[in-house]
Amino acid sequence: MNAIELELEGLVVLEPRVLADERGAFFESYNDALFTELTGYRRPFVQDNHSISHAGVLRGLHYQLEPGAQGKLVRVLQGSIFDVAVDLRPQSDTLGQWAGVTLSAENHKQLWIPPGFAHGFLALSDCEVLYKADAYYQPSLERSIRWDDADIGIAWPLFGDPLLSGKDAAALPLRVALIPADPKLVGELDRQ
Ligand SMILES: Cc1cn([C@H]2C[C@H](O)[C@@H](COP(=O)(O)OP(=O)(O)O[C@H]3O[C@H](C)C(=O)[C@H](O)[C@H]3O)O2)c(=O)[nH]c1=O
Repeated sequence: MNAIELELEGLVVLEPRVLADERGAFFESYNDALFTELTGYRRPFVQDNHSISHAGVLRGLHYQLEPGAQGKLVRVLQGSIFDVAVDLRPQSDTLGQWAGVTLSAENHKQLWIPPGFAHGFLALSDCEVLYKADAYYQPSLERSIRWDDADIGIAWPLFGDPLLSGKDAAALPLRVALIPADPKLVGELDRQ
């Protein structure tokens, strides 16, 4: 398995070793010891999620507040997505910055997103997305930020208006979402 660290500290793209033969192929989609070696992260995953989207659906940007912040290991079983993580860690030098990667059934790539990031993806085709979480879903702790927030400025590879849930259509701008955590963080955005 190959690991590529992205520009935001902690984000890692994992590329499993695919073993092809005349029958098809095989790869270890998750190996705990290897995951810990490649990401430096060690916390058991407690939930697997399976998300099915039509082409053009955009889910996010979502995160859970502490003590329910989730680390997520994302991969695609069918189709492809543009997967995005936004740094919301208060002490981070890259607060409010984003990184994105195309994950697909063809490229087998996975994205490790540590706790402290918001997560979202655009379905580039009809797709099925699997992701592990290291903390349980806790709706009372879940928060959303606008997918098109001007401070974040994600370059989504849109191909029409995205199909959003009502929750995502009504999501808050980052500046508003950060205030409860620490009003000073809003000023940090201007210093980025
Ligand atoms: C996330 C989640 C949802 N649900 C229920 C709640 C709703 O009845 C239904 C759909 O939930 P929601 O519209 O919040 O699903 P997404 O918009 O895909 O939300 C996810 O989108 C981004 C990409 C994420 O990384 C998060 O895992 C999560 O926020 O599944 C559960 O029962 N368990 C769960 O863990």
